[in-house]
Order: sequence, then C-alpha cells, then structure tokens
Amino acid sequence: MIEFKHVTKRYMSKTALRDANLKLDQGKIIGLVGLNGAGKSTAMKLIAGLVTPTKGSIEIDGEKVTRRIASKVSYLSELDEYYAFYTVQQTIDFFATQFKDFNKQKAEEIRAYMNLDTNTKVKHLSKGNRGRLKIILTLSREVPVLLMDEPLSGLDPLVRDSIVKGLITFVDTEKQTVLLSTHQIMEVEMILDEVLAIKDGEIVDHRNVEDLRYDEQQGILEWMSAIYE
Ligand SMILES: Nc1ncnc2c1ncn2[C@@H]1O[C@H](COP(=O)(O)OP(=O)(O)OP(=O)(O)O)[C@@H](O)[C@H]1O
Repeated sequence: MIEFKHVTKRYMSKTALRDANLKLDQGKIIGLVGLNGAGKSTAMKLIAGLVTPTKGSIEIDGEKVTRRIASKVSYLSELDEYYAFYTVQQTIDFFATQFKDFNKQKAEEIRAYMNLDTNTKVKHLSKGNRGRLKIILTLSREVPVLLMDEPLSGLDPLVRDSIVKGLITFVDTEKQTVLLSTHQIMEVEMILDEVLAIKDGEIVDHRNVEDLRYDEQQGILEWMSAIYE
C-alpha cells in the first residue's frame, strides 16, 4: 500500500502539493488526473523518492520513502539521451544489469507483443516506438509499484491502444499497483480501478470507478467535468 501522510511539497515559493493524505491499495490500477501544473508529476516523483516532501511523509508497504525506494518502484519519466546510441536490445540488456528485479523474459514478451525491432537505435525510434520501449522497460521490473507519467501523451491512436492493451496484459494485478497520469482518460477508463483528482496542488477526490458507474451512474468524464468546470 502507498500512503501519503500530510504531504506538502514546495519548490521555492510554489506549493506543488498541499497537505495530501492518501491511501492506494495493492493490486489496483489508478488513474491520476489534473490540469497542467496541478501536481501530478510531483506526486509521482515523491512516491519514487526523486523529490522529498517539505512536510509529511510517504510510505510504501510501511517503509518510509527515501531515495533507496527505487528497489520497490519502477518509474521512467523520460528515456535518457544517454541511451541514444544503444539499440532497443542493448537498452533492455542494460536495464537488466541495473535492476535485480528486471525480468528479461517478460521484456522479450512485451517487445514481441509490441512489435518493436531489437536492432533499431534509440535515437532512430519514432516517438511512438520510444513510448513502447518505455513501457517495456517499466513493466519488466517485478516491483510492487509502477508509475507512469503520461504514457499516452503525443502518441497516435494505434500506439495508445497497444500500450493500454499491454498494460492489462503484462501488469501483475495481484501484486502490482499502477499509478498512471493521463489527459486521455477515456482511453484508459476500461482498465482503471480507481481515479484520483488533483486540483491546484490538492487531492480533491479519490473514487472507485465501479462505484462511480453503478452507485452514482457516472462515467469518469462526467465525474471530471463536475470537478474541473
Ligand atoms: N523543479 C521545480 N521547480 C519549481 N517549480 C516546479 C518544479 N517542478 C514543478 N514545479 C511547479 O509545481 C507545480 C506542479 O507541477 P507538476 O509538474 O507536478 O504538475 P503536473 O500536474 O504534472 O503538470 P503537467 O500536466 O503539465 O505535466 C507547477 O506549478 C510547476 O510549475
């Protein structure tokens, strides 16, 4: 379980997240929504231990998040320029040497599923194929928490579809919690268990998608409109 306890994050005078309290259960796929600058990336970086809270604390399965939490969290915001001259296969092989929990066989399965050529250099990949490679690298780690910051952003519908299908196929929904931020909520609606809304640095709502649908007869879009309009 991921738990935020009174978490505030300030960058100089800007408060990116304000007194956030949150519990995210194991085995859920959670969509994180919010307008530009709402604090979504900040929330993810806090979970990944890449930034530290100004106030409060975050725990994963009872362990306080610090920089060492990388062993429990798979998070890849951007594919580093560092990999530009590597081929797809070399990048996968490199990740396998960096993370003990990296499952090379799974990486190969996802790569084949996504139809990504092994010999193409990263610098020659299209944006869509870079997106696919990021998904392969993120999902191949056998860790309890997978964080995906805008995995569908700027990609064409076919690539978005293959990424969404890849998520349902390759995430271990018994053991892994997935938090993904997106502006394309409709395209991931069918795979989400929960939705979380951030507005101006505050967590304003956290719902179970089925409860929204059956108890309140609302789709995610209607729920979002009520929050953001
Ligand atoms: N390193 C930083 N230094 C200063 N301000 C920052 C820094 N990172 C983020 N911010 C500010 O904190 C606020 C929240 O940013 P964040 O990137 O978390 O939002 P977001 O919801 O992910 O936005 P987007 O949808 O545009 O990616 C914004 O006002 C942003 O300008």
